[in-house]
Amino acid sequence: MNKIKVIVAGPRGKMGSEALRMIKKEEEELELVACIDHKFDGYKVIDVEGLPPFDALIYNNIEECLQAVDADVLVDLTTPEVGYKHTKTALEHGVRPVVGTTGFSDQQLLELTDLAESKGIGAVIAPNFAVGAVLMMQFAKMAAKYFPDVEIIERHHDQKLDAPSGTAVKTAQLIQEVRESKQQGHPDEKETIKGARGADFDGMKIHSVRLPGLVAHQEVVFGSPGQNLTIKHDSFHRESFMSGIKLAIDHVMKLDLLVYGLENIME
Ligand SMILES: NC(=O)C1=CN([C@@H]2O[C@H](COP(=O)(O)OP(=O)(O)OC[C@H]3O[C@@H](n4cnc5c(N)ncnc54)[C@H](OP(=O)(O)O)[C@@H]3O)[C@@H](O)[C@H]2O)C=CC1
Ligand SMILES: O=C(O)C1=N[C@H](C(=O)O)C[C@H](O)C1
Repeated sequence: MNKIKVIVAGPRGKMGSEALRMIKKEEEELELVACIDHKFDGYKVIDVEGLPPFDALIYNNIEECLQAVDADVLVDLTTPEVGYKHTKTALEHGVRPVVGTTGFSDQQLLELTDLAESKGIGAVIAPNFAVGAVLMMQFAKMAAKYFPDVEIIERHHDQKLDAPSGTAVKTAQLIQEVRESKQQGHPDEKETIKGARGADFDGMKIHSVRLPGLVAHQEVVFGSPGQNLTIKHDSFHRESFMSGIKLAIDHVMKLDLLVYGLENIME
């Protein structure tokens, strides 16, 4: 069986380094052919402290990397701006993106969807690769049919760049599919401190907590007279995202369009 040739962008990051460890474990099926970083140009991965022993080279320039290396898949785990550029460039070069990076705008997602379709190249973008988080989102969508009053509380480590989290936005979008648009809370409520009621998504409130010690956690709280329902998911370790990334790498090889959300490829 031919191995799937993978590039990882963001190899020194919390997620990127975990992805390298996953690829090491899956070496019978996956081959790391290069990494893209904005430091350590020309180094071998093995020569960067803390990274697993791969001989693959690190490139600072994605164009140069894609020209030099024969790759099937680009796994991007960087920052919103960089991740968007990488995904677009990979599609333009016929390399299939698997993107965990969050914070893309709706417009950017649309552009990437169109680009993948016009090139006939598979891509997977998933705001959360943890199977438990995907189930939490699906359960929240089911519950919203019966409990239209809902608030989302997401909690993350304090190094996170985007707020609300990609998972919280995706949860709100899924709920929006089944919930009549409505404004929640008292119609005359006023914030005496700006932001006290959280971000507003179609009347749903999203609250973003950032604290040291956290990894990735979300509660979806539904309220109705006399009862509350809380659906909660916790990622305590970034290993929780790796089986989803592996599934996406395998699956993207069979796709010829962009899929948004792991739920669309889970069996
Ligand atoms: N979909 C999912 O399941 C998950 C998604 N995420 C998302 O993944 C992304 C990464 O998260 P996380 O690993 O925690 O973040 P980190 O900050 O730990 O990692 C990001 C890495 O990207 C590097 N980087 C910055 N600019 C570039 C560039 N131009 N080229 C290549 N690499 C670059 C950073 O380097 P430096 O530090 O030197 O700037 C850093 O090593 C975020 O968007 C996060 O929201 C996170 C967890 C799960
Ligand atoms: O930055 C993180 O850590 C995470 N980001 C993703 C998001 O924005 O939803 C997924 C997970 O919550 C961890």
